[in-house]
Amino acid sequence: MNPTYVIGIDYGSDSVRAVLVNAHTGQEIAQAVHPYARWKEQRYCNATKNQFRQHPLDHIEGLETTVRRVAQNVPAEQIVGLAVDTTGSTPGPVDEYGVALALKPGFEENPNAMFVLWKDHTALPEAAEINHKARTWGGKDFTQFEGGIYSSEWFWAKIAHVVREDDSVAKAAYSWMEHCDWLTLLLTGGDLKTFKRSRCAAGHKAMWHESWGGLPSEEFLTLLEPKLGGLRERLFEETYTADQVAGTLSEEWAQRLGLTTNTVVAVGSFDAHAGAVAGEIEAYSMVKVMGTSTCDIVVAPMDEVGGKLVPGICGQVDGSVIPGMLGLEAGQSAVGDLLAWFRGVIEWPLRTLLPKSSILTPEQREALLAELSDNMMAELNIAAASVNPEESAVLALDWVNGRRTPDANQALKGAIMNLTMGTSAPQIFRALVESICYGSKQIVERFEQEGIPIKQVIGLGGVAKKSGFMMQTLADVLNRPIKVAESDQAPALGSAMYAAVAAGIHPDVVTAQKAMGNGFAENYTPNPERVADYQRRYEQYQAFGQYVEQATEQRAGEVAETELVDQA
Ligand SMILES: Nc1ncnc2c1ncn2[C@@H]1O[C@H](COP(=O)(O)OP(=O)(O)O)[C@@H](O)[C@H]1O
Ligand SMILES: O=C(CO)[C@H](O)[C@H](O)COP(=O)(O)O
Repeated sequence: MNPTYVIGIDYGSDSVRAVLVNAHTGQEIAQAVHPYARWKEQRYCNATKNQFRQHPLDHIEGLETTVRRVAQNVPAEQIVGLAVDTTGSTPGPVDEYGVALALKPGFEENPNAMFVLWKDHTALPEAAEINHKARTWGGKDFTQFEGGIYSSEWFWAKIAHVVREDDSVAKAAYSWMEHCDWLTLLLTGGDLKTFKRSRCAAGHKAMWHESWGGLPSEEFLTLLEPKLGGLRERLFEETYTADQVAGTLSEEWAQRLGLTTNTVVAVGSFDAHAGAVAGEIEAYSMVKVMGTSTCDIVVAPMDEVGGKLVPGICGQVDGSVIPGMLGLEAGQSAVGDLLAWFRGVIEWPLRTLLPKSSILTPEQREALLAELSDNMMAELNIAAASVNPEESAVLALDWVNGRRTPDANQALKGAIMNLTMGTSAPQIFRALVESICYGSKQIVERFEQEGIPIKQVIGLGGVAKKSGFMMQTLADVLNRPIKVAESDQAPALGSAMYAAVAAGIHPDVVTAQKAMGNGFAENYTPNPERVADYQRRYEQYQAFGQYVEQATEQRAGEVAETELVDQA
């Protein structure tokens, strides 16, 4: 019998990667990565305003390049399935055929017609309104399965923001789609009205829940924003788990990718959830998908959780990770991004002064800059690991992109304290790494306080693979062992597992995990000598966090009062 293969396609924040794997064993045959060209230049973004938009052409170019490259390794007819996962909530406006508005004449350069990346926080006021109205409007609190606090990172807040800001987009947008749904529809070429939308995306980010018949009611949505009127019925009622068949490759895309129209395309999902599947998640494991951000994914049997609601997380959704189990999501908005921010700060003199240097040729300057930048993070890890903790009291808060969980507050900002004349870059880097670990401890504690025990912790993603220092610190801070998954491309492998089930190779996701799992590469065990010290510093982190949060709220109150006085 000829071997069969599946392709997992993982759209991360900065790049897309595809892996071709043996559908029976999970053995990786090929992988390809494509960084988004426009995104790399940060076109359509404004970090100061927290605006991060991605052009669909970046995604289309990446799809063709990566899938073509991996597919050429085996005969096309042996590739039986593929699946896409993306970041989320990353919604974008589409026309009645599901064409992204930014691909249409007149909208090509309009950021509001593009995908609003998960880390775009321009919708802070809309999220605050959703929270206020959900609690006071007199009807159902539609945020209850989303941790009770709706975030500016999510679907409805972003749509409300864009339609308020941009009338042309509001009028031209027939509907809106999560990125994973849009790509799946693009590949299958189906009808937008009957297209199978992702349960994972809808449940965690769009307040979709079976108990109230799907999306929040029309009444609630129009109360939030009259311009949302009528959109609900142009969206969807049903949702589907990622092991289901969304369709087969369309004629056009089979040709563009070098595949056949027999290739099954599974329903889309989010990167973290697919990653957790590849990380061999099982009941009460926490899989930490550590990339630019971190998503903490937990699954639990539905009947054991019953009606329990975990407050302050990013939702609990039937089947968002493994069909038949409850998927719970939490996370931190900046992890790799926090470290990358610091690298950017200390690279500033290099980036500013090197181009002015007359000693080197332009080519030499470019090469030097690239070399220094490439090595910077690894060197900072090494230097930070050898900082004597007794000599450094530097303490940081990891909120440079707001706090995702516990208790979303994306308006919060990062902070650093206890700087002295002796503070060095590695000491600050170490404090940032520690802050990420303390933030993670708060999340683990929230789950356990709410009756969801965390029986093991598994790490995966770029940071888990590249920073042994981070993972050891995390094990020490959490005082728990941490296993790191073998796969370098775990979300893509997870999507490949979903694809293998959709294509009928495995009967369900758990069987696919067992057959296709790549196992674990590293095991970090807590250092008993560090545990007590980190516990003490964790308490300082919590106190620092409370102080900054109170100060932020007080300041926001003062600004609101001044505005009222000015208006009067
Ligand atoms: N040596 C390192 N130590 C810690 N973080 C790193 C290191 N090298 C890269 N990173 C971080 O890893 C992140 C990318 O991880 P990856 O999983 O590839 O990303 P994505 O979230 O896009 O899937 C970046 O934010 C980068 O800052
Ligand atoms: O919240 C998410 C999933 O629910 C995002 O997809 C995620 O935080 C972005 O991930 P990455 O760190 O891989 O860029």
